[in-house]
This record gives sequence, C-alpha cells and structure tokens, in this order.
Amino acid sequence: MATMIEAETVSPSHLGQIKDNGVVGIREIPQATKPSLLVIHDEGEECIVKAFADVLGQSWMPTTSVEEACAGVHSTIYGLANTMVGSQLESWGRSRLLINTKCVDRGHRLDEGLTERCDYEYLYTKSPFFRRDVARFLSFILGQIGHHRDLAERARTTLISTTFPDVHAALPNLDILSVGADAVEIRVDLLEEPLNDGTVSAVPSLKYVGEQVMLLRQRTELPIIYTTRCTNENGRFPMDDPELFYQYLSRAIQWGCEYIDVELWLPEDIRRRLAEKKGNSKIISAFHDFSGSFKWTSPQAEELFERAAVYGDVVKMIALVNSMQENYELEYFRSIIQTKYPHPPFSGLNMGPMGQLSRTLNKIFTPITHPLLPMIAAPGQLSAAEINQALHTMGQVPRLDIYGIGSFRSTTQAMFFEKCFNELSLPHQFKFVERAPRASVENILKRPNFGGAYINPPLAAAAPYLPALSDAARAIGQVDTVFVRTETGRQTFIGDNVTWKGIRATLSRDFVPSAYGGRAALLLASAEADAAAAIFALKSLGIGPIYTIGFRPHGSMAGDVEPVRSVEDVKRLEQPFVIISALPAEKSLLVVPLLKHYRVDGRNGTAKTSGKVFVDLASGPRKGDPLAIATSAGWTSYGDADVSAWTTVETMRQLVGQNVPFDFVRLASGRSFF
Ligand SMILES: O=C1C[C@@](O)(C(=O)O)C[C@@H](O)[C@@H]1O
Repeated sequence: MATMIEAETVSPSHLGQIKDNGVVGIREIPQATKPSLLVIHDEGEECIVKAFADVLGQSWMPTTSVEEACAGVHSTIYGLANTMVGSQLESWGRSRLLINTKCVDRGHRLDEGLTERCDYEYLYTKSPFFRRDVARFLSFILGQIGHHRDLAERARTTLISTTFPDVHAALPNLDILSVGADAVEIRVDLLEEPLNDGTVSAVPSLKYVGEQVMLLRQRTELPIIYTTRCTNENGRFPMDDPELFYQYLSRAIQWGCEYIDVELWLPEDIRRRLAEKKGNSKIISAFHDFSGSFKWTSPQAEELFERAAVYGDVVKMIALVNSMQENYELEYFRSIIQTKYPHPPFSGLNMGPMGQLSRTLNKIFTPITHPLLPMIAAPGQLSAAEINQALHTMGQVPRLDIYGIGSFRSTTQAMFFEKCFNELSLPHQFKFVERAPRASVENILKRPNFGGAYINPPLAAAAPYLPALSDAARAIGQVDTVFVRTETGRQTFIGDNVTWKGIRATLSRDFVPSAYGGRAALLLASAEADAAAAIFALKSLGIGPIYTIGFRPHGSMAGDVEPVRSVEDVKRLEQPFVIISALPAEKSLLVVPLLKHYRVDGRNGTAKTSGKVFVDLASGPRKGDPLAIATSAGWTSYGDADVSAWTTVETMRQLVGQNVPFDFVRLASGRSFF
C-alpha cells in the first residue's frame, strides 16, 4: 500500500531514536483513502453536503434513497434530506459513514432517534460559516489528524479548564486565554442553560451543549476535552442516573470531541460501551478524591490506576491533600507507575494549596487556569505563568537566550517572542543576531546560555557543527531551527526544519489531508532551495505528481518532481489541485497566467477536477497581488502571512515547548515575520 511519510518532531523521548548518522527515523502512516460518506441534511441545506465534498476534494450527489447511495461510487459523497430518511436507516449495510448535519442559525429541533442512528453529528452556523471547522471535524473523525499522538510526544502538556456558564463569554478572550494551553476543557456540568422562567437548568440540554461545543470548536484549533464532572467530584452533574453520563459522553464522541473525560466511578458497562464507541476520540479516565484521606502510598492507589487504564488513553488521578508530604508520596507513586506501566500516560495531581507543588511537577495534561476566567475549576489550580515561574525558581526552567539569526532585523518578531515569554512568565530572552558570512552560527551555538534559534535564510543541513538532524531537515537539505536537548547532563544541538510544517498546516486548514492524495501539484520557484520545504510538505500529504517550473532539480528530491520545460508541456499537464509559488516577490506575478489557465470556473475547470488551493510564499513588497487574482479566479488562497504564522506556532513549540494559538500569532503579528 502507498504510504505518506510523516516526519517526526524530535522530542526528548526521541533522542534515543537518533540513528548513528544523526537522522531521526521517519514513521510511515497508511495512505488515506477517499472516504465514503452519506450526509443527512435539513431540507434545502444541500450546501453543507457540497461544503463537505469540497473540503474532502471529492464529488457529491443528492439522493432520496439510502440504497442508491450505498450502490453509488464509493468516493462520491451522497446527501439525503432528513425528511426523506423515514424508515430507510432501520436496516442498511452501514457501508458508508453516516453523518447527521444541522444548521443551528435559527434554532433547531432535535431528532434524538435520527442522531442515535448516525455515526456522527455536525452542527454548524451559516452566518458565519466556518469552513476550517468542517475540515477539522472531518480530518479528525476520519483519523487523518492525530492530536493525541502529537501531544504524547511533548515533554509537558497542559489543558485550560474553562469554567464559563456560557461559551459566548469566553470567545472574545479565547486566543489570549489559550496561550500556553495544549487542549481546552469544556466543563459541560458548569454550563448554565437559561430557561424561560428566568432560572437555569440543573443539567443543560443536549441541544444547548451541542451548540456550546460547536461555538468553542469554531473559535479554537485546540483539541477539546469534554467533561461532565459529577457532584461528588466538585462538579454539578447529578449521579443518580449513570446513563445520563453515557448519553452526554457518547454524544460528544459523535460531535467529534478529541477527548472525553470518563469518571472511574461510572459502572464498568458504561465505561466499556464508551470505549467501544469512541472512534478517534480518546478517553481520559478520571478519578478525584475530595475526602482528604486518600493515600498515594496505599495499594488502592495502584489498583485504581490499573482499573482506569483498562479503558483510558490517559489516566488522571487527583486527590485533595493537607500536607507537603503528600506531594512527595505522589511523586514516588508517579515514578513507580511510569516505570511499571509505559502506557497509558499518567496525570496525577494534588488539590488544595498544599498540592500546588504537584501541579508544577505533573507533565501530562496539567490543568491550568487564567486570570480572565470567572473562577478556578479546582482548589489550588495555577495559571501557565505561575507554573513556569515556579519551575524556574526550582531550577527546572533555566533562563535561556533564544536567537533569531538572520540577514535582516525584524523587530516585530522580537516583540512577538518577548510578548509570549512575558505572557507565559518564561525567563528567556530573545536575541537577534545579524548573520555574518562565515561561521557565525557555530559561534552562537557555543554561547553559554544558548537555548535555540530560528535561522532565516536557512542553513545548509550539511553544517558540520550540527551533529543531529531531523529527517525533515535532512530531506529538505535545510535547517531553519536549532534546538537543544539535554539528556544525562549532555547537550545536543538538533537541526530541524519547521517551514514545511507551516506549509502543510496551511494546506490542511481548509482541506482534509486525503483531499491531496494522488492529485497533481504545480510548484514555481527560481531555485530548488526555495522549493524544497514545499516539496516535502506536499509529499507528506501523499500528493500525486509534483510539476515544477523555474528551476532544475538536482538535489535529493529531484526524483520526486517532474520539471515542466515548455508551454506544450503545460498544456499536457494533469490539472493541478494545488499551485505553490515560491518565486521571489518581484517575480510573483509570473504565476498569474497559470492561475487563470487553471481557473476554477474557467474553460479548464469542471466541478470535479478544478484547481483548488494557491499558496504564495513570497514576502516583501511586490508588484500586483497574485492572491487577490487567485481568489477572484476561484482559488482558495493563502499568503506568506499564513504560512509564517503556522511556522511560528511550530517554532515556539520546538524552541520553548509552548503552544501558542495560530490566531494569537496572526493577531499579534499582523504581518509576516520571516
Ligand atoms: O479533572 C480536572 C482537574 C481539576 O479538577 C483540577 O484539579 O485542576 C479541574 C477540572 O476541571 C478537570 O476536569
């Protein structure tokens, strides 16, 4: 079977994997095949089926019969109005993934029976419509993006526990709230659905919860943790009917929530049924003890872990404590558990002021709060800034100099890094260094507080002073980021390339990865070096032929591309699904004739094969605006500002291990950094 290559991020746990030649191994994942979907929609709402098909890069057809859809072409997306469903779903082969869709703009009515017979449910608004939310939902439920795998590789992860009674209140500040968070928790039990009599419901209805989850997901790229915390564990969900938990949690799976929090007190049968149904969602198996008498040293603690591990992809154990000693006991427990059970990851915390030390030492999904939240979700909770400060004081986060090494000074960029360091109370300093022609990078690496650098323009990957390279840096032949790992007291500099990740993230913002599978791409550049990261990004998406214009490929990727040499060649090309221009700004208008030739609605375009995505990597002043021209010719277009913002997100993760949301970067920068 064909495979897409997936370049791994190098993290501490990967150091052991660095091969003799200093290259980190690549993992291969199966090539995503075109999914087969049947989409149920409201009467007159075929547009959502079309949007799904477009995001998937597949064709679609309306139908009135489930049987017709099942007999139809596997990769055609079928749309069926909910008024036509009748009894058709009572016995059918389930040969397609069945998704119920609902527009909530003017209020909606629930058809519980229909939702339950579907695999997934997608709630949306048309004004505004969030195409990127469709892409995220589909990529996730189809298993084409893997937050959990990415998070499992990080040295530390956090979740922001939102405590709003109504998600609307969170939206204006969501970007700033989530700086430093790797996931966002929606406390469903704390939602307050207003009732007609002026009171709020004891348990918010599924209709209300669905809209709240939709709202949150529309505005954050972070994975969502969906929590129904019970009354015994500092929450508000009543415990008299465990089936209520099943109903709410299984619906969260259907809505495509990345994580569901399943409490360990729930009957085994419910936990098992949720595990069987979870699809790509992950289960956080959670246990809280508020008695104040829980003992980490007791045999019961390990038994609880073992029980939680049966269905948990993460085990979370939290106890209210009264003494410092209990933090030491927890750390002992943590080290035993981690040695004995490599899987699932363990998140262990102590609550209350005495437990705060454990909130700084825990490494998996540490819950954080933020001063802008209405209340803390649990006693003793700390913000990301407080945790970083404490870690610094304890010598766990030393003060480092993070460098921007380049041929021009960018004050915007320096300000952005400093802003993030301040927001997160990181002790680091950002330093910009002009790149001298000879050996300057090597000298910077030797400076005493060197903590990592991004380098623009990038270095040749062959630089002898970089003993280890990520597979991406080696394949692309360029290092744009150097990060430092310290293992058993020894420092290693690792040369990486993150630009390709910025390009890939841009390409997968409005389309699922499989939309690119087997399709043609056209890449323009004046030099091979300018195109290399884009080629790697396209290959990682399993793209078909990559046609190139403007340079002669010689390097390691020469075998992956097909140079176009003449106008005759252009005429013979397969219609490109994506065009990327890596031409310098002054030449960027050269792409315009191609954008027009392959325009979506022009004589070359048909609904099935038309070009879709245009990325212009040029930065700086230019004549004309290829992006505007592309957009008016029907292309989904992205500029350097988008790619740079995604690249900055990756750079921050790589250099300081912190997650900063894309929208925050875009907002803070306003323009390109790199
Ligand atoms: O389980 C947890 C941890 C928590 O209880 C805390 O102690 O920070 C906060 C809750 O929102 C979350 O679901």
